[in-house]
Amino acid sequence: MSVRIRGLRVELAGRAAVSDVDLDVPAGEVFGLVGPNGSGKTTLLRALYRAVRPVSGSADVAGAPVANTGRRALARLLGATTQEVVRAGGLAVREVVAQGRTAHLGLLSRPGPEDEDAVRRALRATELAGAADRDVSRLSGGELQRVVIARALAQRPQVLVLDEPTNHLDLRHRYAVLQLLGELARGGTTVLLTAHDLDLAVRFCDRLGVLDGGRLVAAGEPGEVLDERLLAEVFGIRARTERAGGRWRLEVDGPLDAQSSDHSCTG
Ligand SMILES: Nc1ncnc2c1ncn2[C@@H]1O[C@H](COP(=O)(O)OP(=O)(O)OP(=O)(O)O)[C@@H](O)[C@H]1O
Repeated sequence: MSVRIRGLRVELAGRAAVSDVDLDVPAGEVFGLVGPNGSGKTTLLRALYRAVRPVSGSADVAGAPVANTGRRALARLLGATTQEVVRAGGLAVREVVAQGRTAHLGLLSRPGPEDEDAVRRALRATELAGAADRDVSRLSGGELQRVVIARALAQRPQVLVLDEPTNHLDLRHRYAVLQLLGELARGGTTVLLTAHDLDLAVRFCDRLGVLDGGRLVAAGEPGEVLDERLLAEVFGIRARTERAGGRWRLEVDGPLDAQSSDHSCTG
């Protein structure tokens, strides 16, 4: 298994943000974590790249136990994009993307042809080649989001972890990024992402996991997992998935009204 999580529990400020999560994601899959605000999606991803320490349970990435793997070694296996905005003043797009190669360089060694090729391809894949010399502090939210994705691509990790990778992107770039992630997965990369846009998640993810109150309450093929009952109970919407043209899509009627739903703000 490329990502293997067992009994994971993470507490933040004394409260469980993630509880008893078991999850397996094989190589070559796009796996989407979905769930309402505050359900633990970001926290689960953060545990994978050691930004939070679980109180119990374990996570392995590409066969390496996260808890016992140094940051640098982990960065050679796992690339992550986060919701935290990187606007390091004065850095050019190309320099930020090149940071993705840091874990592959020896302590005193300079970037070689392979590093330059990885950066060039990442810039091209995210349609940033023409913006390579721009100052990142002057980019729009969507352009910056593509820079962060490009940096993770340049890392060429076995596992890509992306927190809301498309939330700032216009429709064309949303589809372009999700298509790109699908192609990377077909090439053997494991892609684990979070998404609020359920329609895009059911279209582009091979499997989905639903978090609710920190627990993984369902996992499997989009059409199997997101049935009408779960969509109502967890997301508070009247909706269903349909299969059309070989892909799942989501048909939403609207929100359940307050009386007929237990759904409440947990964020
Ligand atoms: N730094 C923090 N300190 C204390 N509690 C936190 C902190 N960050 C998150 N939490 C809490 O942990 C729980 C899970 O939060 P998390 O950000 O993982 O959810 P999420 O599913 O990613 O939410 P969203 O969809 O809103 O991004 C929430 O109850 C949240 O309020």
